[in-house]
Amino acid sequence: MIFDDFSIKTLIRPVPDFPKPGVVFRDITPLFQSPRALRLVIDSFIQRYVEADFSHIGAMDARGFLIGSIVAYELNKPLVLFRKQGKLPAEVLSEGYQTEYGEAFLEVHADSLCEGDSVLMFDDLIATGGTLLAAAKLVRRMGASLFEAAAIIDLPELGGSQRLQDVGIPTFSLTAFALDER
Ligand SMILES: O=P(O)(O)OC[C@H]1O[C@H](OP(=O)(O)OP(=O)(O)O)[C@H](O)[C@@H]1O
Ligand SMILES: Nc1ncnc2[nH]cnc12
Repeated sequence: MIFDDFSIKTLIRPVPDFPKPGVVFRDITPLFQSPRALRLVIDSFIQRYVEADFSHIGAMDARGFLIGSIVAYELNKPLVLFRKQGKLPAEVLSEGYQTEYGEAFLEVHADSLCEGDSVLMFDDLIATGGTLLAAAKLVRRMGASLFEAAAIIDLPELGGSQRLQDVGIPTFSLTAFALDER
């Protein structure tokens, strides 16, 4: 199946000044309300990773869960959840991070990965890269490695995908927006 960048983009709604003035929020809810578009997104990721050599999928709280869990199911891979602070019940590792519009802590269960594991990470969007970089630090603290960081959307002007590549993590996105793109 050929990924149709134009029609996917029309299903990502720009919401100016959310959650704070100056931010154009890229809302993926219309995309998820289109079964055809969701299938196109998931099939594009499946096509890219079906033959790839990684052991685990990592998914970012909360919108990364929407993609990571479906891909993990389809590719029959174990799924590791990276959650916002205070949500995971057992022993956790924690990393602080900043995003385009806030700061937070990301946590993962301390026993979820081992040395030798290789993680394909999913989120809906890469902005500053803060979230995925925090997840990458957690992965590396458990002795595992990063296979790639994948997202539906990249905002390259915010530098996140470059920051990830600078620390040795390949990135992949299905589409990209300029900050002022409508
Ligand atoms: O590259 P970054 O600057 O880290 O920004 C990207 C992150 O920001 C958003 O999550 P948000 O923190 O808004 O949480 P949500 O998924 O729970 O809405 C988005 O879903 C990514 O996880
Ligand atoms: N502009 C944006 N739209 C949606 N999610 C985001 N996460 C960080 N920046 C974002």
